[in-house]
Amino acid sequence: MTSYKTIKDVAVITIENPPVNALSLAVREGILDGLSRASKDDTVCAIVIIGGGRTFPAGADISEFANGKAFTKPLPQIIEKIESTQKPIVCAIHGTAFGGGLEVALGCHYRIASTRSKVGLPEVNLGILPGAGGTQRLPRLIGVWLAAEMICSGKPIEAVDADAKGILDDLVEISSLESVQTEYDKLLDAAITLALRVKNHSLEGKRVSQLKVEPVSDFFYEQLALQISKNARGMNAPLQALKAVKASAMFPFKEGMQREQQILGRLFVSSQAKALQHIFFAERQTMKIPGIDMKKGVPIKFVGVIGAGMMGSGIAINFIKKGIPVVLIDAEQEFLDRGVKAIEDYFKGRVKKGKTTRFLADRSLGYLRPSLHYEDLSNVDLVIEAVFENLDVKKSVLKHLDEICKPQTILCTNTSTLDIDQIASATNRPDRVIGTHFFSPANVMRLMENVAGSKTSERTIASVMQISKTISKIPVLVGNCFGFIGNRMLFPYNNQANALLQEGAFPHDVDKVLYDFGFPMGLFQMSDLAGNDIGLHIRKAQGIVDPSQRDPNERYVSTTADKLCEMKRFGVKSSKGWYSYAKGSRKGRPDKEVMDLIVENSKAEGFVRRNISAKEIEERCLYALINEGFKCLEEGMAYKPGDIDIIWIYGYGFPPQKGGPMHYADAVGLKKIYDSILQYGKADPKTSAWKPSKLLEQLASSGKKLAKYWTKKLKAQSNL
Ligand SMILES: CCCCCCCCCCCCC[C@H](O)CC(=O)SCCNC(=O)CCNC(=O)[C@H](O)C(C)(C)COP(=O)(O)OP(=O)(O)OC[C@H]1O[C@@H](n2cnc3c(N)ncnc32)[C@H](O)[C@@H]1OP(=O)(O)O
Ligand SMILES: NC(=O)c1ccc[n+]([C@@H]2O[C@H](COP(=O)([O-])OP(=O)(O)OC[C@H]3O[C@@H](n4cnc5c(N)ncnc54)[C@H](O)[C@@H]3O)[C@@H](O)[C@H]2O)c1
Repeated sequence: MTSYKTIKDVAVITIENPPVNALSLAVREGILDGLSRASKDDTVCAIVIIGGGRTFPAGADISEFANGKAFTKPLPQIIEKIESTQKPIVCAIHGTAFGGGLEVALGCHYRIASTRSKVGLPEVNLGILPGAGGTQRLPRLIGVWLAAEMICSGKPIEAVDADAKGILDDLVEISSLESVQTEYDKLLDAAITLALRVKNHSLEGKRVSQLKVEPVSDFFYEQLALQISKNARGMNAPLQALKAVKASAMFPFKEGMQREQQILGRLFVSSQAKALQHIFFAERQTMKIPGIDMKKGVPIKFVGVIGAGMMGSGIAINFIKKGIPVVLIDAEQEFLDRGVKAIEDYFKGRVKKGKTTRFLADRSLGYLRPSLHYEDLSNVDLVIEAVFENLDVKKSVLKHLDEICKPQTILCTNTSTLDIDQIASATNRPDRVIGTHFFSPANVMRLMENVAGSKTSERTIASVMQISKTISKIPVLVGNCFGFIGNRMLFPYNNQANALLQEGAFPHDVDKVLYDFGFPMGLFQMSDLAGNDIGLHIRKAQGIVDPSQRDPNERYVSTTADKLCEMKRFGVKSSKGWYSYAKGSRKGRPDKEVMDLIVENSKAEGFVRRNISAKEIEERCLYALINEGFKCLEEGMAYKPGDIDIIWIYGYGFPPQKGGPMHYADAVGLKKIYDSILQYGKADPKTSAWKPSKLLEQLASSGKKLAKYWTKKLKAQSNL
């Protein structure tokens, strides 16, 4: 986990724990051992600590938080040992010196870094704080203002910025073209040169814990706390981290450390920390799918996109930004031009905001080739259709592509509701057909539901999962069912919200509860933003808008939603929907016309309106959502509970500090949820969404947790 060598009388401790050199117990032991050897060896005049491979440690080993290993030879003690060593220690940073990695660096006497590297303290994203002295040393080194900003936001910064802030002593210039090995060699060389230069210098002023902190006024803390409450609404860790930073300015180092550790202890066991750490791993687990070998994927170097509308143009941006050439096709010149303009405007906007340079924007645009001719797709490796949501149109597009594209080309559909198998049946290569469900705006939203049809091959799945990663998406493989996972779960959730209106609630009552739960907005606000006509379109396709075609045994909850569309209350785009909006504003106000309509419909549909508690609103919306999630798992449409959590966090704004619907279900208790579902179902027998999932029933009665049960199940499957 670490290696030790001497170069020109400088001891070099190299941390070797790929892929990110996390500071696991064996690494901590290795550092201690290296320090001890170097201290005892009289020929050694100074020490360098460096990360092997691609990076300086990216932090403590997060997997040690749950198993308790983090408490053996804890990192704060190791850093204390580093700092108190009598020989100068130079830390050499490349890659990502994050969390505990940066804290190790702060314990060293000198810090140099490659210009390509980044440093940061992202612990708040895991529901904790920099707990190895970061909250006490960083303010001492760069002042409370800058340190609090870095610690409370969790955002990493570039080495050049870190140098300007005073975190680093020197930078080692490395160009973007140089290999990681060259970067490492140059960095080590520079670190040894520095170590030899300072070998006889006094360490006075070089131990950061001994530096003084300039106090700042309470006004500063108040302002930052306000900002945090707005930007990280519902998150505990950033405000707690601010308290620890404040302690650095109020107390001597030792006492400040005690405060930091006390706060860390409380955060460590919090439900938010568990939820956020679950999300960290779940996000990385989406690529691990039983039975799919990701190495079987084929490289995708040339892409086609059909349909230059809202989705097609956004999809194309993802690829050209990464230097992957795209042929963008539309049926009409006018629509093609509109799509190209949208893409150009996107890059212009980025240049204007300083997010990219004109040169890089032009380079990306150079990868775009607009065309009206399908023949230009003959050589692409993968093509994504984003034409109108109509089965016949999509089938004819796929049939045409099957005839034109080379036999190996993967054909993807961006449908949000149609059956992948039916679309694939139009081709002679159903094994190479797959759904790639991008979320809108496709160039912004990171989630992708990749939908495997019954004949989609392992190679197709692996190729599409990999290219999704290449374009910086978070891909989740899902099964082929109506609405896939995200929208399928949205139906019962939305259904309960509308049912609550029939029984006595108003849109702002439901939305407030969901907002307070942690969603960025409630369901009715979301519907107004997306356009209420979308829901109507789906209900029409399901044949449930016409009362004579409905199943009399299924409760219909959307009368008001249907009428809103008749009244042209489509939402924000028409300045009125469930709420009314001032021109150009997205902030809705409750509208008397809508409230009167809701009351009128309740009466007409035979409901006696009543006061509905926030608890009931929350439970009914969320438990209906969770029940559907369990059904997706038991039917094999979702492969892991964590996949569902990722879909709901990245696609629908489920609060990450609650870990996603399935993690939240375990936290609430499956028996409680199951019993409530039975109760709500008894009161509302005509809502099929209240039929409890068999899997939920089984786990609730056996007292098991979903996460544990599923991990065991997957392990058993992989051992078969
Ligand atoms: C006397 C006092 C007594 C008191 C006792 C106190 C005891 C407790 C002490 C605790 C001290 C806390 C110390 C510290 O403040 C806490 C931390 O450092 S928390 C960690 C902070 N770091 C991060 O959050 C960084 C996380 N990682 C990343 O952001 C990214 O991985 C990356 C580094 C930017 C690299 O990105 P990619 O190249 O895309 O690679 P992946 O993300 O896919 O990761 C690859 C692989 O590595 C695994 N991994 C990444 N980081 C960690 C980690 N920190 N720990 C464990 N594992 C990690 C990741 O899961 C992937 O695994 P795979 O999926 O391939 O299995
Ligand atoms: N809009 C969303 O929020 C969203 C989200 C996810 C998925 N989707 C899906 O993405 C697809 C596209 O949606 P959109 O909102 O971009 O639609 P859109 O109407 O904005 O764009 C469709 C484009 O396809 C073009 N087109 C139609 N038939 C064509 C053909 N045969 N050949 C070439 N071009 C053709 C049209 O001219 C138009 O420019 C739909 O399947 C939709 O369900 C949409």
